[in-house]
Amino acid sequence: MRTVIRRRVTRMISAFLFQQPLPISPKHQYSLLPLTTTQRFLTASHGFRTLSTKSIPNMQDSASVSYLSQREAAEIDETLMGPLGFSVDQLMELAGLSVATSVAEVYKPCEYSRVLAICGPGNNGGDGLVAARHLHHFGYKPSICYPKRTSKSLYTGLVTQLESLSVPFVSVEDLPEDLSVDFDVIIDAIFGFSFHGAPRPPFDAIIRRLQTLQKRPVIVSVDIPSGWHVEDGDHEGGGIKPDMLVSLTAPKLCAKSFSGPHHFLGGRFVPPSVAEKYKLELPSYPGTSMCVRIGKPPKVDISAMRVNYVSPELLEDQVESDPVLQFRKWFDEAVAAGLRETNAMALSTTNKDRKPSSRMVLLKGFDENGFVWFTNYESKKGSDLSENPFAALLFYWEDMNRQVRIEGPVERMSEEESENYYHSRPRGSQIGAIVSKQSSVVPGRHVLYDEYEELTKKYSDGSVIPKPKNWGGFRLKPNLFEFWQGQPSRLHDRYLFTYIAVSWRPIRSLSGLQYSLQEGNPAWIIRRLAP
Ligand SMILES: NC(=O)C1=CN([C@@H]2O[C@H](COP(=O)(O)OP(=O)(O)OC[C@H]3O[C@@H](n4cnc5c(N)ncnc54)[C@H](OP(=O)(O)O)[C@@H]3O)[C@@H](O)[C@H]2O)[C@H](O)CC1
Ligand SMILES: Cc1cc2nc3c(=O)[nH]c(=O)nc-3n(C[C@H](O)[C@H](O)[C@H](O)COP(=O)(O)O)c2cc1C
Ligand SMILES: Cc1ncc(COP(=O)(O)O)c(C=O)c1O
Ligand SMILES: [K+]
Repeated sequence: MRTVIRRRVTRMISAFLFQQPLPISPKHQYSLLPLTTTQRFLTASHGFRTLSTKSIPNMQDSASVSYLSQREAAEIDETLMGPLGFSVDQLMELAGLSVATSVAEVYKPCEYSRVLAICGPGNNGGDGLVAARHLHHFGYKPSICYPKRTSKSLYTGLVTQLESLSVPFVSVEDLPEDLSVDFDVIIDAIFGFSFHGAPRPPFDAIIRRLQTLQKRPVIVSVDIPSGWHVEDGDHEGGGIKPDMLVSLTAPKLCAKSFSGPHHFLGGRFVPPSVAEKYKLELPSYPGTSMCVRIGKPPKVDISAMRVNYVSPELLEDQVESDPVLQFRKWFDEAVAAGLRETNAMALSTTNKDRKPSSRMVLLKGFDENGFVWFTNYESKKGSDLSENPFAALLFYWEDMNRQVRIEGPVERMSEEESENYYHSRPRGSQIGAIVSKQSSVVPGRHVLYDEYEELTKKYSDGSVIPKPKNWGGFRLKPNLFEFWQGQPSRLHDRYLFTYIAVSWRPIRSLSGLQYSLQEGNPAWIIRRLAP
């Protein structure tokens, strides 16, 4: 009986590890039925547990977003601009900014700089004018096609603002026949939620041209894909097929049939009273963002994902002869550029069986004596380093197209150094280090949390929180550095620094004086590597 149970448990473990459906015998089916493959969690003492995807922030399930009818959209507009005290100028500014930030999230100006905003006669057209102004300030090159202008001061003001930025206005007649030659992005701000009937000239012809566009330029529709029925969508078929839809306030019913890759929501101004009255279920906007992605995440062709690195060359005479100085230079530049967690680095270790493993840690200092980080000595990395005290560090400063590799032997820091650093940390992190038996299996978050609460109470009087014996620093003493600066066509600049006991000895040959490497005092040797 015990062998049978053990075999079954082994099969469950391997099914979990390889994410395959569990082999279930009909007799035991009942005990596993409520669980799906992705919900299976094996924990130390509780067996299988479920994980709710609801707990993952910013994963917006399109089913949980509300859709508005045409009447509701117009009513909300009136409420906002009536009893709720907004002006149309304000809402249009926020709507246009949402459109511009949504565009900037997906279509980067280095690849999609040439934008044509086609603006209709109503507020949707106004959103397009505002979006174009913001895109100009974000580094894009917008042009405007605005054939039916209104004389209201709001619109004439928007036009003046664009003219003052030298944003060109193009008439319908002057638009190139093939829009893809001159533009990377088309902003469809022709009709919004007040559209009715069939498009009238000159917009009918423009919409027809948008229907026949090939892959480029991409079309970004503001609130409603122009020409679509506000509620029934592209009900006759053959309407425009935008790549991005930016719904404002809440998606309109037509958005249900939007099948493009990028659906965003903008218009971060809905007060609770409106949300309650219309029972609006809306995703929360992340941080300070003016837009949030809704619907399914886009499908991507991973094999086509690539960046062509463009950076200033790094020539031999620009590299410091001391790699620690070179590292300091790049580190300081990365900090000055405002990169997030410049000190985050991948640490790779191997165990006694020479099996490697990597994880991120935070660099907490460096000088000619080495590079330091802190951790739990009984963690996986801690045990790897006791079995093999050599490691590799890796920094990747993406925004600067820079990578640095550092390798060498590793030693533990002194108790005193570890004590000093431990007590400099926030008290919560000190308690966290006591609670976490790092890399061991925990039955659930509550176990960590309960102990954390208990210790927080215990030390609430501000008394010293003792450092666990097994927590402290490691120091890697580099014997190798490599500095990598990304360049176009994969022809990167790479400099390898190796610390070796050599000296250059002059030798005479037929071609004159040359030098050869001989054994001598250790020094840093620098060589350029092929990319
Ligand atoms: N609360 C919000 O979410 C906000 C959204 N904003 C944006 O405003 C639009 C709605 O704006 P609105 O001015 O009400 O309407 P439209 O932009 O859709 O355009 C109305 C004009 O279009 C003409 N029209 C209508 N149908 C046709 C047609 N078949 N052919 C040609 N022209 C047409 C219409 O003329 P009519 O004579 O027919 O009345 C109007 O001139 C919303 O979608 C958002 O994009 C606000 O910016 C901020 C608040
Ligand atoms: C950006 C970042 C920084 C981290 N910094 C540290 C750190 O300084 N020390 C640490 O012990 N773990 C740090 N971690 C967690 C580790 O990546 C890892 O999960 C943990 O140390 C356990 O690794 P191990 O089981 O391989 O020992 C960090 C994680 C991230 C993503
Ligand atoms: C488990 C763990 N330990 C230590 C650290 C480093 O934290 P600190 O900067 O407080 O030393 C981190 C940072 O992410 C961490 O995740
Ligand atoms: K539109």
